[in-house]
Amino acid sequence: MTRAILIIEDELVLAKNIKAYLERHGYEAVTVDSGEDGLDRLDAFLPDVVVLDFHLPKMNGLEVLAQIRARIPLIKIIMITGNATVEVAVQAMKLGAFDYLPKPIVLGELRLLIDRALGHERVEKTLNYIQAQQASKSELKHLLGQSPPMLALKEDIRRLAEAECRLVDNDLPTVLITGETGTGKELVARAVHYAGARRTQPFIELNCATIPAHMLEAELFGYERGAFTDARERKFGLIEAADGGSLFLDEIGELGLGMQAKLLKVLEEKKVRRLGGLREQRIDFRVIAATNQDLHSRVLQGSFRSDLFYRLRMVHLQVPPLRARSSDILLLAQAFLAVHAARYRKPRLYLAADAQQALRDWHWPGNVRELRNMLEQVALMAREDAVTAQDLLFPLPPGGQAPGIVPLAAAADQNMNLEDVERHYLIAALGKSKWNVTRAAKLLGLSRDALRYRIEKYSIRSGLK
Ligand SMILES: Nc1ncnc2c1ncn2[C@@H]1O[C@H](COP(=O)(O)OP(=O)(O)OP(=O)(O)O)[C@@H](O)[C@H]1O
Repeated sequence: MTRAILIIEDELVLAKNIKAYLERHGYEAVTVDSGEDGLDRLDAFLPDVVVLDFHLPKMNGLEVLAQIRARIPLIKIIMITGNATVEVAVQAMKLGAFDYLPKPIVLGELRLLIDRALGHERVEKTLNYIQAQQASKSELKHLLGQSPPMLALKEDIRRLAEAECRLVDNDLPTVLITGETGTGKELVARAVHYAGARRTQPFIELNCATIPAHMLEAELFGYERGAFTDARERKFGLIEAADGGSLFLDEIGELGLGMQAKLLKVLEEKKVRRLGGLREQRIDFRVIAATNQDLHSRVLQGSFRSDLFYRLRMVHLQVPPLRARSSDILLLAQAFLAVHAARYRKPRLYLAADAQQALRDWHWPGNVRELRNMLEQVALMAREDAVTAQDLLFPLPPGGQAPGIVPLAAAADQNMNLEDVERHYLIAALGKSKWNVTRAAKLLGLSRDALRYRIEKYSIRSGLK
């Protein structure tokens, strides 16, 4: 990401040297030799930092400083004070200069000051700390699961990371992660980033569903001061923030067609221009996107661009629903229980056999998130060390039916077949009746025998000793 520096200096050789030095170090620099010209260039060039000489023809440096600050209050200005007195330096600071540097200029020092003005030093230290914390929390090992589909998914992530590290250019493939809500797509996205070649670079996250459509563009691309009514100060966009790293676009299916076109363009050109800005910046970033929607159907319906879909889906990772990896349910439940038992200082909590069975029997429409939340609730409420089936509070659906019973329309949405629905209703009714067969049968409008027959048929054993 190139930062723009405006140099207002009437000693032409010095100005030229500063410009050449800064350009060598990756800045974009423009020189002017008077305060008036500097003020003229301000709006079009929109510098991040101004290097301003105190001794200028006509308008002196302090006047220029005051006028620049009046127009862009938060801009960082470094004064070159020459043989000016201490009073001048003090006045410059009072007028809001970021710092000052006496002549003769040591270019390395000037660069250090510019970096400091841009907040690089401080931000870098903070980022390194946050980055290290994030990286350790996002390792592949935190993606729990030993079921065949989870092992296959983890193997895919490992292979992708290896391939990225061997890549001869810097153009990492985009990754599309699909799966139902709560299956762990975000965790997978983090694992992809932190296992890969850019693990020391930023992982920037945007949930496309939580930002109103009209603000999404500003959030992604950033804006210059005055770009629209509320744009009082310049704001960097998230794409800029992801420079060198990954941009994770969660719920990408929520993007409208207009934003889809803009995203495709930026993915192809890898250049962004802030709203209201003139300068295009080359940004090196990779996109990881996630959705719980069927984007292919959306393409067929015409509500998702096919070119963007194929661009995003260079690597496709599918996270299976929890019911398709039932051998992971207990492993996850026990891990979540251990975490929350420690948090609530109830270290001896464990899952009794009937609770284990009930957890295995449930179809987990909310996937891992639902399981995690349930185990937290259990740890919070538990009075005994043994957590039994009765302690598991399956959710109350809208409409107030028996706990855990999904309305039929919702069951159809979840692609449950008739047997799944029947099994699901049986388990929910047994849960509500605290596994009392007579009451459960009554709830379901069945005879006890009919219920017993079905319990056998679906091998629902727990809680019915
Ligand atoms: N395999 C897993 N191992 C450990 N924790 C998991 C696993 N999968 C999901 N989780 C946890 O479950 C919760 C939900 O996961 P996550 O937010 O990644 O799901 P998601 O698919 O992105 O959901 P949504 O579609 O609603 O955004 C998180 O707390 C996450 O840490």
